[in-house]
Amino acid sequence: MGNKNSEIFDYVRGFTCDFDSVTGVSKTAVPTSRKLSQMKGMFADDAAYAAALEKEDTVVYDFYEMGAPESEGEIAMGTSILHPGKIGDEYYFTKGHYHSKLDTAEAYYCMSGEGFMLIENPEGDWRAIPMKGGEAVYVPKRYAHRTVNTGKTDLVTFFAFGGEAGHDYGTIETKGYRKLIVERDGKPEIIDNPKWK
Ligand SMILES: O=P(O)(O)OC[C@H]1O[C@H](O)[C@H](O)[C@@H](O)[C@@H]1O
Ligand SMILES: [Fe+2]
Repeated sequence: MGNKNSEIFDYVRGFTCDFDSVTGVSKTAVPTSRKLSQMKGMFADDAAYAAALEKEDTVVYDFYEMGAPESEGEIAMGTSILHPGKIGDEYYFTKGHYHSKLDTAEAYYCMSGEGFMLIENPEGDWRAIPMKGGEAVYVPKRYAHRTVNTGKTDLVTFFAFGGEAGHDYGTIETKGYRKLIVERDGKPEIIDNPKWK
């Protein structure tokens, strides 16, 4: 998908790619980093966000976008590595997205760490599915999905979804998620998002 990985990997005749089974890091594939500055307005506490960004534009997560052709019959796969941290009392998360083709599911295998897969559909149904190393998560079609790292180490997942799915970030960027996961008395708690539109 327009990055170097689409040239490295042979989607016509097959390939292998290394991913460390604990850290998710690949020696072959080229990672993409998402920094704090790329997540403006997504965290609930704008003041805490501004203060954190002023201190350092830290990397919130890295993932391997493997360059699969975006068409039916293909499979997009890779790992994502969500670092531990918080903005105010809200745990770090991935931006989250719907699939442009809404009727497409996604499979995740959690390799290490702990957290939640936060999902919601356009009708307002939502769930926070707990994730930890060794567990697979099924994200059903029609659900936006975001991982949230509530642990002290990286939350590492391997994912696979249909090549035709596509990413719709706009809906989450403008509306936000209905729920947030924050730390209360040292433990994760799911609360309503005060900014949800
Ligand atoms: O796309 P984001 O919400 O920023 O998350 C980053 C990446 O991690 C996930 O594991 C997904 O399967 C990828 O499709 C996604 O691009
Ligand atoms: Fe997805």
